[in-house]
This record gives sequence, C-alpha cells and structure tokens, in this order.
Amino acid sequence: MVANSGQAALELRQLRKRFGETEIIRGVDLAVRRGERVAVIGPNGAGKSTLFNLISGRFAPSSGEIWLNGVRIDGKRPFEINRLGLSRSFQITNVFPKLSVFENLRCSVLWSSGYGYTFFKNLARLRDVNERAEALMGSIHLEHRRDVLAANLTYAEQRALEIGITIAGGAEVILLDEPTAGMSHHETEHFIGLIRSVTEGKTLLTVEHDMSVVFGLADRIAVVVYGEVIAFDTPQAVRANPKVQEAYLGAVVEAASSQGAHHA
Ligand SMILES: Nc1ncnc2c1ncn2[C@@H]1O[C@H](COP(=O)(O)OP(=O)(O)OP(=O)(O)O)[C@@H](O)[C@H]1O
Repeated sequence: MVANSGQAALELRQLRKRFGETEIIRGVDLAVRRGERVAVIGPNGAGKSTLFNLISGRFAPSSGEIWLNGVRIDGKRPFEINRLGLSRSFQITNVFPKLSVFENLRCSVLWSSGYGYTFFKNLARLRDVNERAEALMGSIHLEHRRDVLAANLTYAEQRALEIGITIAGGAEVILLDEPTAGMSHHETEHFIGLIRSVTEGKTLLTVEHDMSVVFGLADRIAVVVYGEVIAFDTPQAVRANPKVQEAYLGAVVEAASSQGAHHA
C-alpha cells in the first residue's frame, strides 16, 4: 500500500467510546508518525486498554474515526485490520503452549499469509515459511530453544515468543500491551533492546506502566487521563509538563527520570 510520506501511520480523530451511560474514551485525537515508537501511559482505569481495543477492532467506537496508513479502519473486524498491517500482542494468549517455539512461529507466518495447512503441500512455499520462521526465531533470540514446547519456556522467553508471533506477518504497525509486565529488572533491560531491534523501521504503540521502559523506548509519550489525551510529546517534554505532573506522573517520573535517562 502506497501512502503519502507525510501521512500518519495511525490516526485517531475525535474517538469516543461509551459503555452504557459512561463515556470511557472522550474525544481522542492522536497522530502517530510512521516509524515512531509511542508509549501510552496513564493511571489505572484511564482507558488505555480500551483505546487499544478500539484500534485493533475488538471494540467498535461510539463515534470518531481511526485511520491506518490512510485507510479508515473503524468498524472493521480485527482480522481485517490485521491484514491491513496492524498487529497486536495479547500477553501470551496467542502462544500455543503445546507447540514448540519453531512451530509457533511457523504457524503464525502461515496464518498471517492467509494460508491454512493445505499450504504445506507446496514444498517451495514451505521452505519460504520455514526460512521466515527461522529468521524470526533469531530476531527474538530463541534459536537455542527451537524445539522446546512453549509451555516449558521461561516467562520472559514466552513474552519474546509472543513478540515474534505478533511481528510474524510483517505488520507495519505493532501494538504491544505491557510487554515487560512481570519481568525482573534485568529481563526488562534485555527486553527493551529486543523490542527496539524487532520494531526497527516499524511504528510501535505500547501501553506501559513501567517508567524505565517508557523512557527507554518511546520517541513520544501519550498521557491518557479519564479518557482524554492530556499530553502527547517527547519524554523530556512530558516529564516537564505541569499538567501531567499534576494529573498523574509526579513523583513517578522524578523517580524514573534518572533511571530512564541512560536509555533515552
Ligand atoms: N467492556 C467494558 N464494559 C464496561 N466498562 C468497561 C469495559 N471495558 C473497560 N471498561 C471500563 O473502562 C474504564 C477504562 O478501562 P481500561 O481497561 O481501558 O483502563 P486502563 O487505562 O487500561 O487501566 P489499567 O491501567 O488498569 O489496565 C474502566 O473504568 C473500566 O471499568
């Protein structure tokens, strides 16, 4: 798909979502540039997951528009949005525990190309799929665990596999939901590097609570409070924004800024 160079990879226009009487997303405008890494932060219940569910097509918006590379995607089904180049991780739930690392990746490559198992009848194509799965396995640093069942991987390895599955189809826009949740400090540091390398040249949107990840990974940060984006700017500008300090970050950012500074 060819798009204008100035066009946003992902754009939300006056996006709203209500559940019953309650408006959870309240007129969000957001334009994410191609190749940009954006962290969505905000207090519990602010609407971050709802925003992801709207973008990935799990929920339909009450009103407003969502554009992916110049194509309007609000109202489309998740698999249609996926085919248009947006892929979302689901915190391990898309990892098959009884398949090996390699088989998990091979299945993802197959399904993301729109082929079922009949695809295996064509040996030349099978070779392509295998090569792609091998390459993915290398990019997530799991070659040495090739034939291990996903169920027997460590938690951090499962999260890496989940990232591999998410990027298997070659989507240009990647949504990651708390990619380092539950990891140790050491694992998190390693994982930030892994996410950086596998999303090189892609557009990344991540919901994240860990400020060291936010400041280590994001080119820009969108701060969501009560269903509104109250700031969307560089980490430095967000850190210094009094509105953000007042509404949310405060001491959290102060504590994380020295930690995150060496990542930024
Ligand atoms: N399907 C739903 N039906 C009704 N209310 C919902 C639904 N999904 C989310 N909500 C409500 O919307 C609000 C925002 O929830 P959401 O999960 O998007 O917040 P969040 O910012 O991701 O929070 P957290 O950081 O705790 O994950 C919450 O008050 C939640 O109860």
